[in-house]
Amino acid sequence: MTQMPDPQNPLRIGTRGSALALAQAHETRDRLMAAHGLPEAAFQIVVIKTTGDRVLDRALKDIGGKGLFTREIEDALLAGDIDIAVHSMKDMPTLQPEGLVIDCYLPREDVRDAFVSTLYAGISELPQGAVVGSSSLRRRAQLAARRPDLHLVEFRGNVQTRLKKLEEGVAVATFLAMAGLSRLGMSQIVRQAISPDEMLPAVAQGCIGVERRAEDASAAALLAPIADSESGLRVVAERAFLARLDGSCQTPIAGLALLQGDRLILRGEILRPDGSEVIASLREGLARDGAAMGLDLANELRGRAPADFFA
Ligand SMILES: NCc1[nH]cc(CCC(=O)O)c1CC(=O)O
Repeated sequence: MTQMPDPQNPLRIGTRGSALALAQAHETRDRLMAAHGLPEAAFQIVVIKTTGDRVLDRALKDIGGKGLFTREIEDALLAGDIDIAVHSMKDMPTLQPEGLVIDCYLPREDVRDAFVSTLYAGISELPQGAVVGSSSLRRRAQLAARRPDLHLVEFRGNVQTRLKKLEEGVAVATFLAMAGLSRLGMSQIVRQAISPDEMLPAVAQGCIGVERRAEDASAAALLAPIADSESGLRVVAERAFLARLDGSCQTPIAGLALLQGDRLILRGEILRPDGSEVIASLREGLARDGAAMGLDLANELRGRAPADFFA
């Protein structure tokens, strides 16, 4: 029997405290309320501060990369201090700790990157040598590949911090995920939505995943009706691709799966950080074979990469 949460015994939803993380936790809660006819009081949002939230003055790749935004939340889940955890799948390590699983993916938001600038309408409008802010290894490499003349500067912090830096003139443009802006109700600041053909998004961009304890049958049953199977098929393929490449988080990697009926098309790309080399390819096959396609695509890219590529 599924233990239904109620106001006396609410389901504790763990999340980071950023505006985006909270919006994602609220979206998850709202979907659970609708799916089960439960009141808001049957849920409790538990905010957990992570190392990645604390350290703002250094580039992520210098302080240990991805797990930084998730470790404390996963510890709370394992300790039983929360019942489920809501994540941006883009920020999740490809492997979950022993005892935890993610098998609930919400319907995916817009996967594209957004060009944001108060001065210019799009990438091609940027003048020669313009200063562009981004802390994303992938976006920096993709931009450098296309526009080697641009000056890229480190740009960390949440959306509000980055917009403030634009106002202060630290850079004339930046890139953010369309999904995050949409969830924050800030889509109006987007000057250009960039087609995946021009800038292949990060693996799992725009996808919210819900993590739980593997043996927690109650949580599994609660989450099942809000899980989006198409989202799951796509993200599983993309993350299998990433997992096979992720020796270090110093290599710019992009990947995107699209579904056409029962078929899945997976595109992947690896770049040198300075954009001087881009290696890309794709696979097409049955959607249920996505994980194998991801692995196979990664093997091809690895095989084509020069020996020093992942250095
Ligand atoms: N790395 C931070 C991060 N993680 C997820 C999103 C956006 C939402 C998403 O892609 O699901 C963002 C911000 C951004 O890239 O603009």
